[in-house]
Amino acid sequence: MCGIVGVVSNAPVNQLIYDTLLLLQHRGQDAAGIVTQQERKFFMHKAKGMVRDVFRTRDMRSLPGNCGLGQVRYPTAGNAFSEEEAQPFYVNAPFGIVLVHNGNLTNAHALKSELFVTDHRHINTESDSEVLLNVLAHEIERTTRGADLQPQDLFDAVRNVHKRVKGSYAVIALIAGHGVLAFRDPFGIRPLCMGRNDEGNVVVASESVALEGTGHLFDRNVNPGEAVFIDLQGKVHAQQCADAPSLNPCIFEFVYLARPDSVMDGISVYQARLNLGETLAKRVVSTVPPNEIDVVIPIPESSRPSAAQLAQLLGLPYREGFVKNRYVGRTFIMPGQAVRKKSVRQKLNVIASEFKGRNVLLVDDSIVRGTTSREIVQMARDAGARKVYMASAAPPVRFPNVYGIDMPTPNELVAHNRTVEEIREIIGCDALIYQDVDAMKKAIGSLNKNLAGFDASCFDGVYVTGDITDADITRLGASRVGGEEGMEDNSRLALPNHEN
Ligand SMILES: O=P(O)(O)OC[C@H]1O[C@H](OP(=O)(O)OP(=O)(O)O)[C@H](O)[C@@H]1O
Ligand SMILES: NC(=O)CC[C@H](N)C(=O)O
Ligand SMILES: [Mg+2]
Repeated sequence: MCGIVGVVSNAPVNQLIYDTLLLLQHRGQDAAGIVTQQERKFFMHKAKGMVRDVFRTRDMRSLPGNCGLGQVRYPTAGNAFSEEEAQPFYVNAPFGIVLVHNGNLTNAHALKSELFVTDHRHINTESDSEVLLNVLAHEIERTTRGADLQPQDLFDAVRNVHKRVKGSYAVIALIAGHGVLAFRDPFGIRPLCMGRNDEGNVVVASESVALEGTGHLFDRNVNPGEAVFIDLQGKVHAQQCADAPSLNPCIFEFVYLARPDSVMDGISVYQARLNLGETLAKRVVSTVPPNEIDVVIPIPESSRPSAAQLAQLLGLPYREGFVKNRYVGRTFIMPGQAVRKKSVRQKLNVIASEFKGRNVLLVDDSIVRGTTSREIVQMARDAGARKVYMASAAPPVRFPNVYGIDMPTPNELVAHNRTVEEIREIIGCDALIYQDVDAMKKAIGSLNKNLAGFDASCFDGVYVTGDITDADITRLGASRVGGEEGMEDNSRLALPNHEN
């Protein structure tokens, strides 16, 4: 997942987009970009790195205009090292379009050759988002009937995009001289919401925290399949553009990706994590009697609400045993296993007194590759813990994700083709307790009865778009594995990108 934002305003938007990207930084740490528009001209700055590293004062000054887009990238297609794959992407025809994308196309490969052979369009990177932009541009070209573009032309174009494009996509595009177009895939896999303020700003963003944190009021979610067009006067036009839309948000957003203070598709992420802690508590009781646990310790950051709720329900003390270095980013979304492993130790340090001579229950939100849990269990033992139990607020991650979370190959997942006992041995804990898949869906689904379901593919192997073949998974995985190998040497942690 990445974080995306689009703004139409009566005043310069560069600072507002920057501030919004900072609030979405947890969704992507690899690259950042902003584009603004003034008098039909685009101004763009994008580069690898975190928001604070990418934008210097001189870059901000060169982003004039009252509307624009921004993106923070967590690569799930192509190569994380490529500066050219940072977003936004630009095409000059028709009208001039720039686009930001959160999600992952599962038929980008086929579309790329179709675009070349049939539409005579050239794609210059390995990014699926560049493919998506070119499909959109081609469809806008075809649907624009009069001398100038009308909202209905855009809605017809999005309808055609839904027919050609597969996978997950929350998209915001800026069309030069016209306004901002936002749309969401017909399954609503990745999030997108809108808000406004009294001064006439209209903002579209991945998470509600991005609206609230910049002084805007949450208005509504963009519906699955729906397209919204905000013209340059700030007037909002909207239309459903999919034949059979249904809301199936990615459940991993609630487990880990989103900020707990966001509300997504009517569900408070914080409440979702509390609920997960509650159901996990029941599972713990059936494996380890609570009187054999001295203390519950969260693995910062994302597991905190679940761990606190679990401890309260079991009547156990909840203590901080690991301190997080706030200057190290999220390890799971870092590219490459070597850098992720090194970062766990850099990021978390123990408070030994909380472990010495105690039976501790460590709680994490999820165990994916097992990088964090393996290190953490050893650190707890080194600090003198007697028994180390480990509980995960999410079920085992057994299947690759093809919709925008970077776990594309089954073999990298510690739970793939392994029993819980085998995983326990690898992680090295005394007992391992996982959430149950149905309990997880119920715990979160009970917070919004209007959901059709979830994309929970990494837990249950069911791909909501219904069209994922084994060959797709192998192809998507293979393209990313190449990138992973190249990423092992990434020394970004040691050398922050300050040379801009
Ligand atoms: O099994 P693994 O492959 O290690 O992945 C799972 C871990 O990664 C995430 O933490 P991360 O450090 O990314 O972010 P957080 O501070 O938000 O918890 C997640 O919260 C788990 O702790
Ligand atoms: N995680 C995402 O949303 C990634 C968007 C896009 N697939 C990219 O790799 O840039
Ligand atoms: Mg974590």
